[in-house]
Amino acid sequence: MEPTPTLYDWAGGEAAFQNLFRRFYDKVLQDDLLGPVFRNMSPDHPTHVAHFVAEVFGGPKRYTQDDGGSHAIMIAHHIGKMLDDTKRKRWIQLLLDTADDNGLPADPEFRSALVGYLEWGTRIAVINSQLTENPLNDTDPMPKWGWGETKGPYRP
Ligand code: HEM
Repeated sequence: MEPTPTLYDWAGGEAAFQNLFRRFYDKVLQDDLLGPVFRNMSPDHPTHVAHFVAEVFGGPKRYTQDDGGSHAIMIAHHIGKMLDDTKRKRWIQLLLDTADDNGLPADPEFRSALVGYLEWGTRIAVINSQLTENPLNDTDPMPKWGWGETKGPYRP
């Protein structure tokens, strides 16, 4: 049997992640609800998020090695941003629309893994956005996401 590819490879590798997040943040900036939230983001923002998610999905370690990032640094960007569920849902909706626009694999397994990650990651972002201090240390590992289900409930 052929080895199971990583989500990163199945999605189409580096170009797929870059194109996804570039187009996604174009939509975000045009969006009535999310546009104001991302008004001051840096021009590198889409590249950094693409590197982060690609690394989580089993791709090269560009976020931690090329961008000088860590899970704690990514979390730090959300602290105090006071995000809410309405914004979170819009963020997911725009990302899934962009996945369709860009022709990302549409098989149920890939989309299930993608939606699972987005539900998880965006909920963590909203939780952390209510905090004033970062709960993570620089030594905390990056998350890893694969084809399977989560391994248990959220216990901070
Ligand atoms: C899986 C979910 C998410 C991931 C992987 C993610 C990832 C990231 C990363 C890597 C950064 C730092 C970008 C940089 O270095 O420039 C960032 C910043 C940020 N994220 Fe997220 N994020 C997620 C969900 C969300 C959601 C749901 C929202 C809002 C609805 C959000 C709002 C922001 C904001 C406001 C910033 C800071 C922008 C600025 O610098 O002005 N994030 N995110």
